[in-house]
Amino acid sequence: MTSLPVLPPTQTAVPGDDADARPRKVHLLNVTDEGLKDWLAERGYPAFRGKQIRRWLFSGRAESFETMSDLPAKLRSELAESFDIFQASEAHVSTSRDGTEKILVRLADGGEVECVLLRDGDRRSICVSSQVGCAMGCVFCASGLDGVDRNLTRGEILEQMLRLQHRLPAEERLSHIVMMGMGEPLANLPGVLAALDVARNPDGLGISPRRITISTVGLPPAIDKLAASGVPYNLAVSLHAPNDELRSQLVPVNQKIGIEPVLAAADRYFASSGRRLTFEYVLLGGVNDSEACAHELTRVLRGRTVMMNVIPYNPVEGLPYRTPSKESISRFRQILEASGVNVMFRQRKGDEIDAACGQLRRNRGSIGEKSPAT
Ligand SMILES: C[S@@+](CC[C@H](N)C(=O)[O-])C[C@H]1O[C@@H](n2cnc3c(N)ncnc32)[C@H](O)[C@@H]1O
Ligand code: SF4
Repeated sequence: MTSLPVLPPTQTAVPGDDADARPRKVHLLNVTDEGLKDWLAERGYPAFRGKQIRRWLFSGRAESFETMSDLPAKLRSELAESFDIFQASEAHVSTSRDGTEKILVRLADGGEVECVLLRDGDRRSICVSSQVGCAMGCVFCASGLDGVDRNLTRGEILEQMLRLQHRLPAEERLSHIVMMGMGEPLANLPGVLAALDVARNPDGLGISPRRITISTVGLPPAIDKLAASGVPYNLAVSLHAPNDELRSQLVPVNQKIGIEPVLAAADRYFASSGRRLTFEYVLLGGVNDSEACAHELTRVLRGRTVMMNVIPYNPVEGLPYRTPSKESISRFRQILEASGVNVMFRQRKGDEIDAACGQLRRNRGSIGEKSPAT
């Protein structure tokens, strides 16, 4: 087959992996529009066939080339010989009483990631992973407990989005995307931006960047690169502490960066994108939920136009952290609100389905089988 511009490299070899078991076809969701156009041209097909194929993938929710009924039969069989639409499988699906659905996706090389569909009024939001594992090692988070294996490709990120879209009835559309699943999106900026380009394209999922949020632990050079992309995505910075001493304990990568450079990069992002910033603060009982922390946080936020998203901790089996009491959550909230900070206390959705990010993989996936924490 001719070489195709594939973004970025597809499957990586896994030691001990059976090479014959890995897919030999190209993941179509990794192929750029140009790549598909060239492939079609080499076989004598006009460029508009590429548009038709894209429409089938993103609006038509096609899972096989066979169903692409307005394509010539010969093209359908040539496509099926060269490409896979999906290369992963669904290792586990959980549905909670509030309609939240969480999928444990097993990738072609055996790696596992999680993605979630949340129903809230008219909103159909999805939370998507960017890496297998995470290198940042936040002490309370299940996703980073075993480090990072690799970045996801553009196609693997898009496949999560499409798998979640396919769970909606035909008359419903995805409305919001949050890059808040497993992994640090800004450590995989090329893969994430390539996938989001397709997600916001009217010929893709057609979701406005104003409805797309990238959540980051706070990597200043990558925040600047994101700003330089010129697309006004919402940025959410995971703060979790009002000072370096505590943040460095909870978010080890802070030891090398420090809060001030993170805040300065967030301010630059706000200045260049015009998008309101969100700071996330996971409230850990007895750790960062004191009145002193709340007062110090109000001083850090003074003069900044931000939304403070406070998330009561979702306990992770094997980790020594707990959800704060109702009293301490409401005290924390009162202090922030009294100082004029915009605060949102995120409702926990899908609590009974391993809701903490990375938990489904530990409890139901292959990593759980080798993990002492489960
Ligand atoms: C899983 S991270 C992924 C995005 C990015 N790596 C980050 O840290 O912002 C998304 C958010 O979930 C939060 N989080 C992780 N584990 C959690 C838990 N057990 N309970 C509540 N929030 C959690 C993180 O602190 C972060 O704000
Ligand atoms: S909170 Fe985010 S950055 Fe920290 S370990 Fe989890 S996924 Fe990684």
